Amino acid sequence: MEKIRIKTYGKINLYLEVIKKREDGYHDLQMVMQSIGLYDEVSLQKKERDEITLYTNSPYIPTDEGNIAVQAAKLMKEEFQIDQGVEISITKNIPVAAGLAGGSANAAGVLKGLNELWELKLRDEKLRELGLRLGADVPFVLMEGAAVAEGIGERLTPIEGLKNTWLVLCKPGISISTPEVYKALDLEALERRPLPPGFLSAIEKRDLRTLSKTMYNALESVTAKKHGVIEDIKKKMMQYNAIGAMMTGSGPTVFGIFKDQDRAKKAARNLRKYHHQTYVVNTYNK
Ligand SMILES: C[C@@](CO)(OP(=O)(O)O)[C@H](O)COP(=O)(O)OP(=O)(O)OC[C@H]1O[C@@H](n2ccc(N)nc2=O)[C@H](O)[C@@H]1O
Ligand SMILES: Nc1ncnc2c1ncn2[C@@H]1O[C@H](COP(=O)(O)OP(=O)(O)O)[C@@H](O)[C@H]1O
Repeated sequence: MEKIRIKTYGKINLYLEVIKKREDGYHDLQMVMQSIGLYDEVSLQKKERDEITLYTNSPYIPTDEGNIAVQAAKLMKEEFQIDQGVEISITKNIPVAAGLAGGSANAAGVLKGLNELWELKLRDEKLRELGLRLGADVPFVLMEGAAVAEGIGERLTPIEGLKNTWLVLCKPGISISTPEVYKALDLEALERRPLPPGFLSAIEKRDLRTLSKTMYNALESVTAKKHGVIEDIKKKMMQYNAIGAMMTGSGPTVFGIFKDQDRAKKAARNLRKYHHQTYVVNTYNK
């Protein structure tokens, strides 16, 4: 095979609790992650010259080694002593630095794609281990679907996902740095919110009301406190008939959960007047 095309799906966090800060500076977490139907397209093509090149339609991501997709290809080349080159091309649809794991998903796509292109026959477990070296969210986006994630995000327990649910994603035009958010987190001041007992069954049963009432993201205590626009978007989502709304990951994207596609579309039309990066998407399950 000479060329491979892969869809790389973003995620939202339906629940995110920070358990503790570790010696290495990372944080132990407990999260419930859900893939969403918003994806980038990654294509990989064998190259005569032994080099990694990257093209993208997005002006917002690097094309050199700063790009996590290039880092993923470099890791595969080094780990398995491959002396071939690859051309990576990324059509970006997932907003950048949004809390939707777009970069991590691209890296996951490169790991999966090169496993095929170079016929390495690596097992999922090995790919996840390589993925973790690139970023804490990479193991989940490699897996796709829905999972409880623990450790720094690498200990994954697949769960029954949230089926066929319409979401509105709204990203305000502010930039958030994930490391800065974790650094600014005041663990002492954080109210502890253990995973509610009925949370996973609410997801499984698609009980959107219970889910909306009990979802939680500890990182809102940093990002939403600093940027009033997050609460403002959450409020607007509710005014426009969302069942619930919350920030995903370190932000700044807010997702709203809607009863059906029509309501979601209507809310998105209204939100777009204020924030052009507004999308209607469905949950994605394998
Ligand atoms: C907050 C979350 C929630 O899913 O998502 P995003 O907002 O990035 O989408 C993740 O924890 C982000 O994961 P990811 O973006 O892959 O993190 P990495 O690149 O590995 O780490 C970036 C930085 O975040 C901090 N970090 C990350 C993960 C973690 N469990 N504890 C941390 O303290 C570290 O300071 C690290 O240097
Ligand atoms: N392929 C990529 N796609 C998106 N962002 C990338 C990529 N490679 C590197 N980055 C950088 O990684 C940072 C985080 O991007 P992203 O994964 O989109 O956000 P998040 O971690 O909030 O979900 C951005 O500052 C961006 O410049």
